[in-house]
Amino acid sequence: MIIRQLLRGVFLPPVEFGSRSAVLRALSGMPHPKSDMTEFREVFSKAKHVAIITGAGVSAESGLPTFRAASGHWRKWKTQDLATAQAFSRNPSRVWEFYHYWRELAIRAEPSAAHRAIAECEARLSKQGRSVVIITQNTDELHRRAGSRHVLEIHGNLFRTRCLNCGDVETNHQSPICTALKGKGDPDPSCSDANIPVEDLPRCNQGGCDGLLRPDVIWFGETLDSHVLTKVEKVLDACDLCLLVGTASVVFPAALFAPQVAARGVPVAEFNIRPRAATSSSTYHFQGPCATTLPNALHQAAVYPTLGVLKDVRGRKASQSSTSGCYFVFFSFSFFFHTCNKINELCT
Ligand SMILES: NC(=O)c1ccc[n+]([C@@H]2O[C@H](COP(=O)([O-])OP(=O)(O)OC[C@H]3O[C@@H](n4cnc5c(N)ncnc54)[C@H](O)[C@@H]3O)[C@@H](O)[C@H]2O)c1
Ligand SMILES: [Zn+2]
Repeated sequence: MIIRQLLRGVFLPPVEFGSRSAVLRALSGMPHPKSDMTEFREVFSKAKHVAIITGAGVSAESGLPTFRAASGHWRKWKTQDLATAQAFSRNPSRVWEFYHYWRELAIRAEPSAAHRAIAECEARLSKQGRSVVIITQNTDELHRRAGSRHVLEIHGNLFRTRCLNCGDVETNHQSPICTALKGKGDPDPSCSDANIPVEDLPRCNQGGCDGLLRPDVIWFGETLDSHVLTKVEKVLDACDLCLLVGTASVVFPAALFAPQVAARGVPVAEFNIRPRAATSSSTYHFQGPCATTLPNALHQAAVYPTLGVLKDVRGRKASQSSTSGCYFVFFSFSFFFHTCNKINELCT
C-alpha cells in the first residue's frame, strides 16, 4: 500500500535512503542490529512466510559485478546514463552493446552458494507448508537457474525482449542475441562504439513486424510492472520474516520494502559485506559475503532449541530421530546413575 501510494505511476529516482533513517535511529536511541546466529535461526525456524529481498550482491560471487564494484561505469559511461529510454533512442547500438555484455556475463555465470541456499530453503520449507518468495532487483535469472520457483523480478529480465513496435514480449537466451553483436560490448574504457546499424540490432520476428527490440528491463525513469508490484505488496504484507540480501537498497521503490515490513514489527535480517547507513534499522545484520553467511544461516542443520521447533524445521523424520536421540540420552543417564548406585552399594 505504502509503495503504491508513493509510486502513483510516476518516476521515482534513485535516492540515498539510508542516511536519514540512521540519523532518526541515532536520535531515538534505537538498538543496533544483532548478529546472534542462534537467535536468528530460532526466529527462522518458526517463520511461516519468508520474504527474501535480493540485490546485485547475491550475484557478486557468481562473477557479476555490482554496479558499485564496477564503479557504476561501463566504458566511460555511467550505468544510469545508459539504462534509460532516452539513451536507447539516441544510441540503440551503444545501449544494446551494454546489455549484450551483461547477457553474455550472466549466461556464463553459475548460481552462487547464496542462490542455491535460497532455492534449497524454498524447496525444504514448502514441504512443511511454509512459503519463501524471492523479490529480486536482479535481472540475471540466477535465482531461477538455482531452482527457486517463486521469484518476483521487479526490474525485469535480461533474457526477455520487448518490441518497440508491437509490444510483444519474448524470452530470448540466444548468444549472441544477433550476429552484429558477436564479440562486441567490451567494457574497457578504451573501446569505441560498434555503431551497429539499427536494422542489424535485435528485431521482432512476430508476423513480419520487424520492429526494434529492447531489453525487457526497467530503465531509470520507468515505472515498475503494476502486476509484479501487487504481488510484492501481498508478499510483504503476509511475511513474518524478511531477509535483505546483497542490496544497497537505495533504489526506490525497493528501498522501501524492508522498512515497510519492519514497521509491522516483523524481523528483518540483513546479509551484506558491509553495513549500510540504514542497516541500523534491521533486527539482525550478518556481515560477510552472502555465499558464506546465508547457507550457514538457512541450512537445515540449525540449532534446535525445543523439540517443537525441531519438528517445524526438519519435519517429522527429524523430529522422530531427535526423539530417539532424547530417549538415547535419557537411557544413557539412567544407565550411568544405575551403575553409580551399584558401585556405591558395593563400596559401602
Ligand atoms: N546481477 C544483476 O542482475 C545486477 C548486477 C548489477 C546491478 N544490478 C542492478 O543494480 C541496481 C542496484 O541494485 P543493488 O542495490 O542490488 O546493487 P548495488 O550495486 O547498489 O549494491 C550491491 C550491494 O551488495 C553488497 N554486496 C556486494 N558483494 C556482496 C557479497 N558478496 N555478499 C553480500 N553483499 C554483497 C554491497 O555491499 C552493496 O550493498 C538494481 O536495479 C539491480 O537490478 C543488477
Ligand atoms: Zn513486433
